[in-house]
Amino acid sequence: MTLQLRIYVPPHPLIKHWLAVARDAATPSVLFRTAMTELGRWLTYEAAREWLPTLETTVNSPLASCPATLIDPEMPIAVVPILRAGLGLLEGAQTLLPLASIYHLGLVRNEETLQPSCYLNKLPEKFDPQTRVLITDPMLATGGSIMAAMAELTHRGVDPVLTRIVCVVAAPPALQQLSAAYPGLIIYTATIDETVNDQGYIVPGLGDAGDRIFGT
Ligand SMILES: O=P(O)(O)OC[C@H]1O[C@H](OP(=O)(O)OP(=O)(O)O)[C@H](O)[C@@H]1O
Ligand SMILES: O=c1cc[nH]c(=O)[nH]1
Ligand SMILES: [Mg+2]
Repeated sequence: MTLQLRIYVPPHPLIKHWLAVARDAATPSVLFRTAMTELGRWLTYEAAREWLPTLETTVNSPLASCPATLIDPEMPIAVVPILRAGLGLLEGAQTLLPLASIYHLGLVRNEETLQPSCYLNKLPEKFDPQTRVLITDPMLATGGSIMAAMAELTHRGVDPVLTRIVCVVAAPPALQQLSAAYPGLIIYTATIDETVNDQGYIVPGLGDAGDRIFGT
């Protein structure tokens, strides 16, 4: 089977609603943060469907024993928020993945060159190769930041096939690079927008996600 990058845009009214709130320039920071939390929650819910490891067992109900499926607590799960903006999606993701380890990765783009640089790396030296990794970053624009994050992760033993990216707005330059480098990867996004402008902003997008989350 040939692997291909897959991009899911779940057609869910709650995802559409919170995307609209996030896009609106009149939305204040406090509500923008709520929108990010809710998008993190619902997109992670969608991403978890065929990704969370389960085990088959038997439980005794008050009336009889019956077959049951549980989340496998032995399988490592990691969430990697790309700071700062990826923190906005973390709370919603974490409520659904309470056992996940959180590894922060701080990346910031140079405003002129648009090249990302890393100022915080809390990744372990090596991941267990079975680790399911969920990356949170609301914006995939030129692709520089997500490609840098994927390079750091795969270098440490992460399998792209077990990796999911939860974002809010994805743009073609980022998707093309991810597709060429990581054909087994799966992305969950609220929307795919067509354009990245000369300043590296997605249009229509939602502006600077980090600044809007933190009111800076
Ligand atoms: O695809 P790219 O062109 O690399 O752009 C996407 C990156 O830009 C934003 O981060 P930013 O550098 O603004 O940092 P911040 O989250 O701290 O605001 C965003 O959160 C992504 O990480
Ligand atoms: O539109 C964009 C592009 C990159 N980062 C953002 O926060 N917004
Ligand atoms: Mg920013």
